[in-house]
Amino acid sequence: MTPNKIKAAIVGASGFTGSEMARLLHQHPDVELIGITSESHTGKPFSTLHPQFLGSIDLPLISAEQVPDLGAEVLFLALPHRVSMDYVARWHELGVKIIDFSGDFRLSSPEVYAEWYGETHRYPAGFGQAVYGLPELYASEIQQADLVANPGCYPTASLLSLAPLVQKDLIEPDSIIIDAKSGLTGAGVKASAGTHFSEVNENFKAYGLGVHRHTIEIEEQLSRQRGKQPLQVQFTPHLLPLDRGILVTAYAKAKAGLDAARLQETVASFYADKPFVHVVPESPGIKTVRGSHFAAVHPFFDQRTGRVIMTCAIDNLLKGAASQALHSMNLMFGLPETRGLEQLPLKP
Ligand SMILES: NC(=O)C1=CN([C@@H]2O[C@H](COP(=O)(O)OP(=O)(O)OC[C@H]3O[C@@H](n4cnc5c(N)ncnc54)[C@H](OP(=O)(O)O)[C@@H]3O)[C@@H](O)[C@H]2O)C=CC1
Ligand SMILES: CC(=O)N[C@@H](CCC(=O)OP(=O)(O)O)C(=O)O
Repeated sequence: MTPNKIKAAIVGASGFTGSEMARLLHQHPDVELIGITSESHTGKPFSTLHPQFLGSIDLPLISAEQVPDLGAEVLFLALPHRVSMDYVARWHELGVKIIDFSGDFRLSSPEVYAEWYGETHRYPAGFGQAVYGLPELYASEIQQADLVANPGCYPTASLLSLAPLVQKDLIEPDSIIIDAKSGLTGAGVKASAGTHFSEVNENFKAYGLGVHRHTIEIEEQLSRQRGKQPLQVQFTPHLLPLDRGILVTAYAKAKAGLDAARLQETVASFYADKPFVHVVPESPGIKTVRGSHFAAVHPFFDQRTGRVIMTCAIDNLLKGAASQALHSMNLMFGLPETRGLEQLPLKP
């Protein structure tokens, strides 16, 4: 082991976000990647599973059971929801920091979790410990956290679009409609009938109408921006026949007095010191952010209808997952926010 480097391990690295996390940690100057797990491929070198890492990340995949023996200081859990909570329950007393990619600790309480995830939570104490890992809103809390709940990919793009407007009271909160589209990697590495390329390629459609679990995640976080006053949003996701990328188009009725100049000024000043959000002059495409660590946000005021239209594009595997997790890790270990994330274009 290399002295003075942060010892990191990834749990669930055969999947999409886990492998992106390995790439980012491998490039981070202050991190040593000391363990990578997979239950289905235990014993194989990581690079056998992901050949793009041949010669760079050849660590053998180990079982999650071996994680407590590694001596890691930070664990990235890239596991499905309902699975993550059991590992957090077992490992929270190891004195290790945990960044959980799943939805298991993003909501406010076990009761809300049971309502939206249809399952009784098996580690309810975690709700009191977890900090919601959106650094643009909660950097100082993340700095103090031992357990970070990394946001969902759709909520990341939705919240970055709407949080400044809700916080500054510029829109009617109950008028928010979020139309979101995601590439297929958002659905995880295992294809299903609904996420198979042939199905998605020919049958673009909405899903999860009125019941998608990200609805409550977005509602709770927007409600925090207005002093915990509740609000309801209409959130509808769609699956795109692309491998990666998310585009959110969010609509809301403007409050009296808002105009295009004030909208632009509010959003630009909100993100002025946030290195991973670019406020862009035109509606961003998914290609704008492919392979990048940042969210591209574009505010638009439709004077005719009196509505705000916010568009936001992110790479779901990076700003929607792995880059965001690394940003939080930097905060938790007192490093500069952009440490290890400078290789790709940052804000000019
Ligand atoms: N994909 C995305 O764009 C985003 C995903 N997320 C969230 O991040 C998490 C990971 O997502 P993603 O990478 O797409 O998922 P994948 O389905 O691609 O990968 C899941 C990983 O979990 C491992 N795993 C599954 N079950 C178990 C188990 N019981 N014990 C130990 N390991 C297990 C699998 O490894 P193996 O089978 O080899 O053991 C695999 O490596 C999820 O919670 C997801 O919701 C969040 C934001 C964006
Ligand atoms: C395209 C696609 O299927 N997306 C997933 C959500 C993406 C994600 O990973 O969300 P969590 O981290 O909250 O699980 C879905 O709609 O269920």
